[in-house]
Amino acid sequence: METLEKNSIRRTDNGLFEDKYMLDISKLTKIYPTPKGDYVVLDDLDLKIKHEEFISIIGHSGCGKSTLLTMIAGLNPISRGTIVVNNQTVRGPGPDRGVIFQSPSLLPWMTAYENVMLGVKQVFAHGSKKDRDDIVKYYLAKVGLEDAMHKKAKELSQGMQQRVGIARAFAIKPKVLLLDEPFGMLDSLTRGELQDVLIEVWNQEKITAIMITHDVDESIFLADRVIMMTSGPRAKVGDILEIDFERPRLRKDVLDHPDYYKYREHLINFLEH
Ligand SMILES: Nc1ncnc2c1ncn2[C@@H]1O[C@H](COP(=O)(O)OP(=O)(O)OP(=O)(O)O)[C@@H](O)[C@H]1O
Repeated sequence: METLEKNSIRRTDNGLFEDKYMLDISKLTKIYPTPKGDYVVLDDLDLKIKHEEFISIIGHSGCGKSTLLTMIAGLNPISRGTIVVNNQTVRGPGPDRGVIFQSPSLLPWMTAYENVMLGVKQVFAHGSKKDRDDIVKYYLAKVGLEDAMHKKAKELSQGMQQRVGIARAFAIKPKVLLLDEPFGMLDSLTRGELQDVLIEVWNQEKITAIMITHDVDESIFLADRVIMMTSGPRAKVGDILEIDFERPRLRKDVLDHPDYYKYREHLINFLEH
């Protein structure tokens, strides 16, 4: 064991050793062919993400944040480089990665329960009906939809629909949760409520989460590290800010913390230059 690089391993609950990194992105490049020629969005981007880390990604509009996230999700082909999730090279989508987009795209004629069950049935096809029912109800209750789970998705507010989206993503028990501006379309009050819901469920599940946001305060409140991407073309990781607040975090404590404005200034400075 001494021959292994310091910090590259960790001891798991069952005593085994495994790679410390849940996600290892190496020399990742994305080229979109366009009528005017190749457009290099990301160029040799390197990023390592630890088990159970919550990562926020910020950067100017169009720098390639969604491109990066969809490549991790396996929904967007990689031009060059590699993405390794939990020691497996990404070659397409899989149940080890759950995605929450800005709009949860639920099936409108189905209930909240049925929408979550769709994913659970696929992933736990061999489990018992009772187990699947328990999982769906557990996560819908966690996001505060215990009383609304049998309402049709089209009858739910945007905030409630996104709660279903969060329940659906956690219910398939992914290793990595990918969130692309999940609260971007919500009013600020609902946004705050859903940040609390997300962080509460995440605190219990402790899965690795990577979330794109345009909101500096959201990125600080939620993340262990904020990844700042340079502006494109040829975007890379420009800077990384460690957010050293204890967990679980309460919004009030975070806002009152003497380091809060230091972090905020760092991020705003990056975005302004
Ligand atoms: N399929 C595509 N073909 C060509 N260009 C694309 C394609 N998808 C995205 N782009 C371009 O790649 C760049 C990065 O897009 P992307 O959506 O990843 O950025 P983003 O940082 O997520 O933006 P935003 O913050 O506005 O959501 C943009 O210039 C975009 O126009």
